[in-house]
Amino acid sequence: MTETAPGELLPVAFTAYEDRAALARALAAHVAEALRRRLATDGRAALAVSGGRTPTLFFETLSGAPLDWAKVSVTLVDERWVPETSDRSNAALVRAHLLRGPATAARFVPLYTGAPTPEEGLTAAHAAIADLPQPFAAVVLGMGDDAHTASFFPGADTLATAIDPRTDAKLITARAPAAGEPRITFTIGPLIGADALFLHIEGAGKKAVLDAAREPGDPMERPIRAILLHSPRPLDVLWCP
Ligand SMILES: O=C1O[C@H](COP(=O)(O)O)[C@@H](O)[C@H](O)[C@H]1O
Repeated sequence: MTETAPGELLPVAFTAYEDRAALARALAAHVAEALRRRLATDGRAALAVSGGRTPTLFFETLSGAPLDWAKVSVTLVDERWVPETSDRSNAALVRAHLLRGPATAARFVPLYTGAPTPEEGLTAAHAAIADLPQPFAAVVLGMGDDAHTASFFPGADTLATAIDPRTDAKLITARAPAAGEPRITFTIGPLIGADALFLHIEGAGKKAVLDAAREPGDPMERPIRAILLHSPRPLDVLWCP
C-alpha cells in the first residue's frame, strides 16, 4: 500500500480518448488481450465487469472480439439486489449488451440469487462464484459521482471490511443511503488481484472526482481511493470527455 505525503497525488496510468467510441475500442482491445493471455496459459479465463450507465458501448464492442468465448466466464463486480426484470439490474445490462454475438458463448455468473435479501443470498452467491478461474484475467471498474466503485459506497454499513485487502470473503453485502437498493459486491482483494485492472470513466465531472480521490484523504469518504492505495500497480484509467 502506498501512503501519500500531504500534497502528493496517488499515481494512475491515465489515458484520455477523444470520444466514447474510441475509449470503448481501446478498452475492449485491452480486455480481450488480457483474456487471450490467460486462455493461452490456463485454458479458462474470467472477466468481472461493472454495471451502471457507462459500460454499454464498451460491452457491445467487446462482444464482437474474436476470442474463444466458450472458455470465458463473465461476472459482475457488484449487483443491485433486484431481479433481472428490473431496469436497475446490472445482470440484465450484461445480458443485453455484452452476451451477444460471439460473446453469447461465454458463461455468465450473476451475483443476484433470488433470495429476499443479499444477506440471505450471500452463501449461494459465494457458491456460484466458487469455480470462477482466479485471479480474474481482467476487472473493469466504474465509478459514481460520489467516488463509489463496485458497491463501495461512502457510508455503506460494510465499507471498512469491503475495502480492507485483508478481508477473506470474496463477496460482501452493502447497504448505503445513496445505493438505491441493497447490494452485493466483490471485496477489494479479488478486484485488485486481477491480471489487468481498469477504471472506465466518462465526463469532466468524474475526472474531477477521481482527481480529488488522488489527493490525501480518507478512502471511507472517497472509496475509489482504496483501489488507488492498494492496487499493486498504478490503476489503468480510461477516460473521455
Ligand atoms: O451503481 C453502480 O454504479 C457504478 C457507476 O455507475 P454509472 O452509472 O455512473 O456508470 C457502477 O460502476 C456499479 O457497477 C453500479 O452498480
